[in-house]
Amino acid sequence: MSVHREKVELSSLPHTFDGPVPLAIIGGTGLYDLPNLKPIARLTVSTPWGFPSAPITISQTEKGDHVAFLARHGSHHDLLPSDVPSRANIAALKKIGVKAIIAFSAVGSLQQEIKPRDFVVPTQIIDRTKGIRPATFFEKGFVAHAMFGEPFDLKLNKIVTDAIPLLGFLEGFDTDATPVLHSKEHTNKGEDLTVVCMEGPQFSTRAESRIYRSWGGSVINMSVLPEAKLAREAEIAYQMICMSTDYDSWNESEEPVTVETVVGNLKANSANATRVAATLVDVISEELRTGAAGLSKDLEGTMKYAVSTSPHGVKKELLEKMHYLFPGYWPLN
Ligand SMILES: CSC[C@H]1O[C@H](OP(=O)(O)O)[C@H](O)[C@@H]1O
Ligand SMILES: Nc1ncnc2[nH]cnc12
Repeated sequence: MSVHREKVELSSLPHTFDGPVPLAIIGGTGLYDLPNLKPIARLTVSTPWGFPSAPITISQTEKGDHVAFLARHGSHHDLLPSDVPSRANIAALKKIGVKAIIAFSAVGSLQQEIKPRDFVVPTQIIDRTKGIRPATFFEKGFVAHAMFGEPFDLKLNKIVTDAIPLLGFLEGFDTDATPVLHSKEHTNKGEDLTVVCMEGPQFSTRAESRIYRSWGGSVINMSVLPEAKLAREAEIAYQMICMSTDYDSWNESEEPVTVETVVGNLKANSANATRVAATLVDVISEELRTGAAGLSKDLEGTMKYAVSTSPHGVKKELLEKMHYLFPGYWPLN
């Protein structure tokens, strides 16, 4: 793990960076930077889908790997979940060469055994957004359909769930003081862990929260969609890491969720979140450098064959827009 103690003035960093940046961390509520890493550039990336939530910080690890960091709700958390420019975020990360994304999220727990401050690595998603978020890079005139039966990347999921327990503080035993790591493989007997994504910004009613439990929901947030869908379209391996901050509103023995509870638990556990992020940066950077696990290789080229529209019938401007993400996939007319 790289330890970077000097405070660097981000605005003084170079605005360009030429090397490859294969890994990105998207920070959610409570995670607005990677304090253990040395920032070396801060990029403002313009995409055909607008500007990302914030400038992208490029940092360098002790081993010389590069990692991008993007604050989902903006550096000062000024974007509502429905207003996060997910297409610009994912497109910008793709443009700088990102092959794998680890996305952090503060979530409500829908299950008694997932207590506040526990970590959850989900394997499934239920979409309860309201169709108001642009959720695809494709559009009228250029139709494509990505696979989404496994919404997270299975190789990345395994790397993450194998690496976090090595930290030694998420040990899988349950006391009030010890956060637990919940994963399909290690603690959930091979059963999926499901994140429900709601529109918000208001939290759920008790009746809604109970319905999500009856559907098998494990945790709930307002952020995993369309981020995960767009990462899949962009052929980037994506895994979310959830940090439980509250019991949502189903649990009548607890106070219904408030932002105060969420932020309180996040602050209390920010050291753990930072350690998890730092460890994953080291482990995943190594995987990407050596190619040992073939991360993102399964996704490469998948969208080339997912298109229904004949490229010959597509308008030049539209093809050029698509070439931002997929250079060379389809001939420019
Ligand atoms: C501040 S509580 C609700 C807020 O927290 C989560 O954000 P993120 O996933 O970015 O950590 C949730 O999705 C909501 O946007
Ligand atoms: N209970 C909850 N519902 C939706 N998003 C959340 N983020 C944190 N807690 C949440």
